[in-house]
Amino acid sequence: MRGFYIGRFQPYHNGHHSMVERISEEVDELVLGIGSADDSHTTHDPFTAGERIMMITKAVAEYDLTTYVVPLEDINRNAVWVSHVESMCPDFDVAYSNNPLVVRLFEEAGIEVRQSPMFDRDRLEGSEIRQRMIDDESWRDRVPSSVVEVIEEIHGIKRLQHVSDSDSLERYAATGESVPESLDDLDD
Ligand SMILES: Nc1ncnc2c1ncn2[C@@H]1O[C@H](COP(=O)(O)OP(=O)(O)OP(=O)(O)O)[C@@H](O)[C@H]1O
Ligand SMILES: NC(=O)c1ccc[n+]([C@@H]2O[C@H](COP(=O)(O)O)[C@@H](O)[C@H]2O)c1
Repeated sequence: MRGFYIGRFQPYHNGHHSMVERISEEVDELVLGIGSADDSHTTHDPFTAGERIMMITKAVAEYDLTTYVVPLEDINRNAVWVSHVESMCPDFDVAYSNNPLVVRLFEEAGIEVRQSPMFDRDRLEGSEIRQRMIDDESWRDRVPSSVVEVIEEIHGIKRLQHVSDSDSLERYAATGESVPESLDDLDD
């Protein structure tokens, strides 16, 4: 049996990893879809598809599971999104997601969807982990060690802090408020 699990994985964290471990008890093979593959270099989506492929491929190597990592660009039409996914991926029997839109789209297409409990959600949430990276607070214990290595190799924290500062500058420019000194010397 082959499963499909989609996420943005910005970054791939221990909640995703626990979900994959749980899925590995139910399927022999797993397609991991990297959603919003075309997005990167923003506060919401800092890492490229290639960087996320590295994070996931290295992390799931510890499980006894055949995996296929497939980057999936967003398309501007929910009604045909499942067909888009199917056109890019190996066939699968069951989809895993806790995202209500994803669940609805797969169910409407007649594909079985399984949801899982959220693991330690207070700590294991992408947006919380990205904010901790921006604020120089501890985040390494919330992702697999192989993901720490990839983020360090690509200088991911510096990038995220830079794009976050740029977003803040744009917000100040839009409101006309004066820019705090901490953002004044932002490198281009
Ligand atoms: N701690 C968790 N435990 C179980 N499933 C999770 C956990 N965090 C996310 N998921 C699920 O994994 C899938 C992919 O999630 P996603 O990549 O959006 O992570 P996220 O932590 O929700 O990130 P963000 O805050 O950036 O939206 C979704 O179905 C999501 O509900
Ligand atoms: N129309 C579309 O392109 C469409 C529809 C539903 C989900 N998606 C993508 O699937 C992924 C779902 O992952 P998350 O559960 O992490 O949000 C996201 O990247 C989302 O953009 C895309």
